[in-house]
Amino acid sequence: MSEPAISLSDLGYFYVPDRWVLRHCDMRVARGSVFTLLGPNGRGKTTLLHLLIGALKPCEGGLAVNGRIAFVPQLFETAFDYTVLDMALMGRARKIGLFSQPSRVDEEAALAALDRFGMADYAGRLFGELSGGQRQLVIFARALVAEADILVLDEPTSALDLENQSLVLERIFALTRDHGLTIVMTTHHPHHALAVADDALLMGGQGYYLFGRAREILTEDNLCSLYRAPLKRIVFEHEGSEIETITPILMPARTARLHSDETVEAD
Ligand SMILES: Nc1ncnc2c1ncn2[C@@H]1O[C@H](COP(=O)(O)OP(=O)(O)OP(=O)(O)O)[C@@H](O)[C@H]1O
Repeated sequence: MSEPAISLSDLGYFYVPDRWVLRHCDMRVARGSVFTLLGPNGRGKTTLLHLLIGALKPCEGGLAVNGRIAFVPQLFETAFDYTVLDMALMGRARKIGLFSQPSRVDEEAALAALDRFGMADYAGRLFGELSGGQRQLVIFARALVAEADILVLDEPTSALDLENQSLVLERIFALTRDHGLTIVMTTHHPHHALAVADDALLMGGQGYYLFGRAREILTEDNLCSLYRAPLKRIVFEHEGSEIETITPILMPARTARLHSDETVEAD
């Protein structure tokens, strides 16, 4: 088996001594694969991403990263009035050098990356004037321009509408298929993980981790006990293909009341 892009062995981390956020965590991310981290709030997903990108150092255990990482955070703010093209060009900083101007090749690479995320028409606009979702797409383009081997994405679809969620998932899949990139992403949407991930890590807290092939571990039983909420894995027909997905069953009090009202009227 070839060397993995990332491997963790018995990794542990705390912010406050002895209050472990991660402990005895083992996993491997294969090169050219999509890997997702799932779990309820506060289980250490973002902490693990920060360890992968080197912003935090493990308190115990081993962490090996083989390749250059680009990180796409959840929300991106900048204090300066950069244009969308400037933001994408920042991905070339390593190639351009501190005191040089971007070349035509750099600009073409930045525009091509913006185009891949449907943002080329916004190249001359100010980044700060875009919506949260549009900014997310530009930051994706910037990571692509950086020519990293591994993209680490913190909830890449959280600010996006349904069409752009689909666009970004499609791009994520294409980046591995066409460019051999390795993708590590967190998500609160098990159906996004099932749609694109090869492997997954379920993080339940208090040392509970389940690592494996996404299709094998994203089961109704595992997800219901992870989120303490009902979910259903379903297969449906779409344009002649069978699609498998996962849907949460949300039953807030209002929905329950509507049901009981209907029952009363029927009587
Ligand atoms: N800088 C910090 N100092 C102290 N504790 C922190 C710090 N950052 C995070 N934590 C704690 O570490 C735990 C894990 O946080 P983390 O943000 O990694 O979780 P998460 O799984 O990404 O959550 P979410 O799904 O809500 O984004 C939480 O209990 C959080 O309060």
